[in-house]
Amino acid sequence: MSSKNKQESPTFQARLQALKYLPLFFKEIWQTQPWMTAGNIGLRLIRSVIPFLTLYLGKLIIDEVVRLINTHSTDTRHLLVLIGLELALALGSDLLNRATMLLDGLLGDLHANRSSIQIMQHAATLDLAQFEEPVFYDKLERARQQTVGRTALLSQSLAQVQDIITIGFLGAGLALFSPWLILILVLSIIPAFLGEFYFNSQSYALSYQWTPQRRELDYLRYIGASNVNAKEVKLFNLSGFLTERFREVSAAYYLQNRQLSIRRAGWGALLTAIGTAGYYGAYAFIGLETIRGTITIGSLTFLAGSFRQLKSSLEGILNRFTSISQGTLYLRDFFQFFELEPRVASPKTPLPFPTVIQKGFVFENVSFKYPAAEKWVFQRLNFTLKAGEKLAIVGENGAGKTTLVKLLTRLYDPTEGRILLDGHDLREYDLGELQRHIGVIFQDYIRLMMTAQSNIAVGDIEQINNLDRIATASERSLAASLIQRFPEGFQQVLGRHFRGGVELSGGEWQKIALARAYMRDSELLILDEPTASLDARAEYEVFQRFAELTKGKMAMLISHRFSTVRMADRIIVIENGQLIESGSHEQLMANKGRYAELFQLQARGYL
Ligand SMILES: Nc1ncnc2c1ncn2[C@@H]1O[C@H](COP(=O)(O)OP(=O)(O)OP(=O)(O)O)[C@@H](O)[C@H]1O
Repeated sequence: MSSKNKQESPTFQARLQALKYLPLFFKEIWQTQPWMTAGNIGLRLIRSVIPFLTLYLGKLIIDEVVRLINTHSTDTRHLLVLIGLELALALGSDLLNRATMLLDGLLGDLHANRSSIQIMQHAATLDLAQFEEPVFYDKLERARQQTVGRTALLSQSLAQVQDIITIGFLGAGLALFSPWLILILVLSIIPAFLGEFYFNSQSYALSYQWTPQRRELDYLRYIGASNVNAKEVKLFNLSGFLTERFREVSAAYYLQNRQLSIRRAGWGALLTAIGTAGYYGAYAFIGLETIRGTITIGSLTFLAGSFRQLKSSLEGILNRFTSISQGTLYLRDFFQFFELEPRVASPKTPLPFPTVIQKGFVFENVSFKYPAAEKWVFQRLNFTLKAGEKLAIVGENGAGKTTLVKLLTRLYDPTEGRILLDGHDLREYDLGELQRHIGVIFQDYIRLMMTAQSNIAVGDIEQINNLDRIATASERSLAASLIQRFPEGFQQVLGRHFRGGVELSGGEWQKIALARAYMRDSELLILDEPTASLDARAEYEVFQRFAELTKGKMAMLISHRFSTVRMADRIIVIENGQLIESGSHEQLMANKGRYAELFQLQARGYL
């Protein structure tokens, strides 16, 4: 992660192409809240004529004042009406301004919430393998991080439309007087626009290329300042190591960014000066025309005002164009994330899942390697998990036991070979249904910093309000006695993340996790290291209950503890990607093979 990422930054063409995501974005906004979007657009349309009307009223007021002075008239009614109108316009403009800001803010918040939910929902449909690809993760990160940016993009795009209409009115007025003024205007603004466009691309490219480093910085911040890691950070004195790495990466990013910011500021000042000189040139031109008597003093103020307003609106439009085009690049990340399709999917017409499994699962010449890995985890693995059987899997670290579970539950599909359930490939069944019928408690089970009730309900989240089921599950997993001691019972928040939460020991968490296994009525229950943190008595009791519950059902146990393993009807030993032994505890001990060797090693360790 330390070397700078060499990803290509988006080209000019890519930026233009990214503009195509703008209509999609507006569709999203519209779907978020149609009446707010319509109201926002309507209010901006009204606002867009206000600058022209204000300037024109200003001209009428000045011309009226000059007329009154020149004619020595005391009839000021017309003048007062004009001033009254301008006051009404000013008040109305302020109200409209606040109303659009309010709608922008509310719409932005609603859209941010909606898109965060969409990201979470879509992420849940994707494959585990996709989460393990750094490129995917970077894309997800950019889509996630830009929630606030998208809110800004919304008001920028709408302001853009508003300014274009304003410019239409002002430009028409100016062109009627002198098309030359329009030319000066355009020429004085283009250099600043090009500068902005260039530097915006550079800054997007920088942030794009540094996405992996920014992720690393987030990670280091998390490791260095989270309660989960605090004890090891302290005892191993990791703070210096972590902050040093943070300093190194953040300083490199800062240097790159500083360089760009300085260049941007320098060029920006120069190019803006050109625009300002253009404005004063035009001002001088209008002034001279007034002295010559070609135009009235009122027209002088109108034209000078129009010119200034046009200049700032045009600058606004051009600058906004660059940030909108930058924003659309982020939109591209956002929409591309939604274009990702899971590779592990259900067939169009799935087979009905067997109500009672008859034959069981068969691994047929299954070979597997992780997508980004070189090494094969399994090569032509064959074995059967028979209906009603309790099977234990034994193997050294990294032998592939957890991977086997991932294949069985279709978190991954085999690279070669197939897995059959009652004679049909797992891929012929509906994915959701398959996963619903298999209950799995992984070794690294999820520890929700939420109530005990929610933590147990994880096993079958639809039953979250079924307190009877949750209570029974906690009885079976031995979590009940623990929950009784909590001041808030099932409503006790677990973990230290939130106020009032209680932290649990490793074994206590394991009892909570085990309760999840009892939440659903699975055809096959898989427990990956279910007793690793339990004391001997708890392990014994857990298995007593486990045996009762899974009577007649299939279960798969993965464990390094032979006291757990020997409960199974049959044990298989995996080594070097292949099955090397299979049989009951007694048979395998009699065989004096690898199982017997490992068993004796462990038994000796306890002497
Ligand atoms: N997501 C992954 N991407 C690439 N390789 C992986 C991934 N997960 C596991 N592996 C590799 O696959 C092999 C099998 O891992 P697995 O977790 O299945 O082993 P295990 O038998 O459950 O080990 P343990 O007893 O330590 O839990 C290991 O060599 C591991 O490094």
